[in-house]
Amino acid sequence: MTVSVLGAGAFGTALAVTLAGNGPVTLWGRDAAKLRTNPKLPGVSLPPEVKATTDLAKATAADTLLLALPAQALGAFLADHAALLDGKSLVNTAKGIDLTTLTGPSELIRAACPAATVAVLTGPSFAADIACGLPTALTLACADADRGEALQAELSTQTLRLYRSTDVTGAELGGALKNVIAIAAGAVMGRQLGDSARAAIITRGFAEMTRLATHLGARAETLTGLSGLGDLTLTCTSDQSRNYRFGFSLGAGTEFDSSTTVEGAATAQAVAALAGKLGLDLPITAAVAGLVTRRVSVEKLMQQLLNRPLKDE
Ligand SMILES: NC(=O)C1=CN([C@@H]2O[C@H](COP(=O)(O)OP(=O)(O)OC[C@H]3O[C@@H](n4cnc5c(N)ncnc54)[C@H](O)[C@@H]3O)[C@@H](O)[C@H]2O)C=CC1
Ligand SMILES: O=C(CO)COP(=O)(O)O
Repeated sequence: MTVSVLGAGAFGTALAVTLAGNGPVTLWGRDAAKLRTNPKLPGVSLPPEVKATTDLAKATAADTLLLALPAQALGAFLADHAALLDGKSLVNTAKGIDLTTLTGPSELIRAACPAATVAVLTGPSFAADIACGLPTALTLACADADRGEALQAELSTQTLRLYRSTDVTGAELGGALKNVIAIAAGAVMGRQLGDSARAAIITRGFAEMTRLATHLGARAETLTGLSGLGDLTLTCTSDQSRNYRFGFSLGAGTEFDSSTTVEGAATAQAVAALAGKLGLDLPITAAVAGLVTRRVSVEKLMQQLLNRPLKDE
């Protein structure tokens, strides 16, 4: 089996570097000048087993294609290149909900590439950690258990340990929704509201993640695994996280580089809209959607959250 990574940002590059330990791997990016080094991965260079290319036809000749593009770019990419992608094993790594369709990446893939095998690779992992060979454990979810087992073997490396699941919905929602909660956690810390408030946001945020995901057919236990609670914990507590840092800047009132990929910003708006359609109460997500669109201040949001009717846990 042959593997290509499509998308040469921080995460795609890191995945190619670790997969090179298993044998040849192709890394596709649209910009030749940015293919061999990534400023977000200082000191990391591509090993000789990684063939870097801007030729998508060449890259998509592989059997397994890892999609490492931002979630909001995925729909157009799939539509533009469906003929090259359909029929392959497509392993999504983007963590977000599409703002146009209010669906996750696996649904976008199924719609554009009906003959593809859909899988998701997700969980707690910073690109720099993977690229530097630090130990990492992720979830590989595929509804086809046999194909999932084959992908697990193909994509595990000496330092990247993959656990298997058949719950694609649960795994991908965990990854998408934790980014929204990480913005809230960052805002709380940026506004100096304290570690206790952050713990409350993480816990009640997890309740929201579980409420939406199970409503959409996910298994609750998937949310307690690496792809849900594992990634939520990492992202809400590390200033390596871009979502956390973005939230921190909103809380502190400081500048933030708008070219940074912050998946939780669009995803908060998508999930708030989806929750409205489904009649679900997701107050932290609604607060983050208000915050990222600058409609409401952190103080006002905290007041709103604290003044909600008292309820059972
Ligand atoms: N960086 C990290 O630590 C991790 C990132 N992820 C996920 O991976 C996804 C990608 O994130 P990063 O690589 O970190 O972002 P990044 O900002 O480092 O790179 C994004 C890459 O996508 C490319 N791109 C954007 N639109 C494109 C299009 N239409 N066609 C082709 N290429 C396009 C950009 O040129 C850039 O190379 C996100 O969904 C993120 O949540 C998941 C786990 C860890
Ligand atoms: O998904 C990640 C860690 O698992 C990366 O998080 P950020 O996109 O917030 O940096």
